[in-house]
Amino acid sequence: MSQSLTLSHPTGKLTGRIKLPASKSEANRALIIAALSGQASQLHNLSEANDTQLLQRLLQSDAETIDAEDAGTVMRFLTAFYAITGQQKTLTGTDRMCQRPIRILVEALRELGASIAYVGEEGYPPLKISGFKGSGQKHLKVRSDISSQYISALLMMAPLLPDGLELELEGKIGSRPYIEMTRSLMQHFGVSADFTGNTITVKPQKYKAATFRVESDWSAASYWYSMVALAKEAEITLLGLKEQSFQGDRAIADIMYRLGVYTEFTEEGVRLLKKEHERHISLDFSDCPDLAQTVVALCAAMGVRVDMTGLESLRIKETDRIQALQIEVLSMNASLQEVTPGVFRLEPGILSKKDLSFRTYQDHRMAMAFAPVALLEPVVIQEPGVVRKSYPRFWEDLEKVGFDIKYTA
Ligand SMILES: O=C(O)C1=C[C@@H](OP(=O)(O)O)[C@@H](O)[C@H](O)C1
Ligand SMILES: C=C(OP(=O)(O)O)C(=O)O
Repeated sequence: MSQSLTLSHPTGKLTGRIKLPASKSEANRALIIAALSGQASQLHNLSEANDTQLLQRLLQSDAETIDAEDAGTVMRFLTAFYAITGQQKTLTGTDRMCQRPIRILVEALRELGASIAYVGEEGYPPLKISGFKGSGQKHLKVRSDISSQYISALLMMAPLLPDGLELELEGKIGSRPYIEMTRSLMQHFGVSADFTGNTITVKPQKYKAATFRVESDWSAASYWYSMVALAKEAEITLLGLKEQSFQGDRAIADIMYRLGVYTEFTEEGVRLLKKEHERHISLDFSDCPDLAQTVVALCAAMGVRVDMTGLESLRIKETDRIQALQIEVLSMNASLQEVTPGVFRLEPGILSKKDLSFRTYQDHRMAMAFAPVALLEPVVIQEPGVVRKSYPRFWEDLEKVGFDIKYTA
């Protein structure tokens, strides 16, 4: 893939039907649960996202050293999976993955009886996993304000523990819909998990084989909402999205209602139409952190002021997303500042007319969040290949609705 691409849209008018990639979050849970069930389940519409293709390959691999690349779910879910299935593995990832914390999960697994050592820096991958001797402990306290992926990883293995598991969540529960997604997927494969107050209880149970069809990805849909908001005229159908979804990022429909996009649910997915938008909004991203970049880039381009909370986890994702956003909105004459602790304000400016070039920081969402700006002015997107993590066909799909793309080596 080339070093950069120049993106423009000659008419600013969008019509089309888009088959979105499937949700990597749903797919990766289904893959882990199916593997833990030890039975043959039928999983349909598995995502073409690299994060899912990678997990599929790694679950088949006999290698001792396993590379989770830049996939957070793969790293966290496999850590618990290898522990409970008693496999000897060294689990590593990209340089960035080795800066993403994992201590909370490792300590919880150790309390349950897993032998896990840090190969490098304490608290971070790579990890050496070397066996599991049940400790008999069933009540664990786990911090829930850093990443929900630790909790999802523990929940999926919990029914295999001889005494089950009571997880007491401490602190704010970030990314809560992802925990609910895990429970829903477990339920689909015959295992119940009770979530009352801040405690999740899973009794010893057996997963049952099931057929599961992965829904389209609502996080991927968010970039199409942005395009509709910025287009002069638009009518876009996104296939395979459902009103009743396991994904918390379906919240994009409500957010974008305020930012100029009307969602009509149809039998085949959603139809997006333009409407008027608000000039100043406040949003809490605690439940949907992956939508923050979409909204920030859109509001900077559209001239909407937005006050935001719930951005804490953005600092430890594929890049420090707050810092990356702060730098990149500057070229649109916007600013992103922490106005009081935990509260960020995006103050839009007048969009400059030339030389819009966005860096992507090895983060798929930086590329996809800023691409829609090309409906207003031509933009350069650097390292566009990053989209492969969740939406490998993103650029091809843009060409289908009339974007011009010029690749530069
Ligand atoms: O469980 C999941 O599938 C995910 C949980 C979220 O991470 P955190 O729980 O770390 O916020 C989200 O940002 C990530 O893209 C996918
Ligand atoms: C944060 C993300 O993924 P992960 O944490 O699974 O690497 C993401 O896809 O935006």
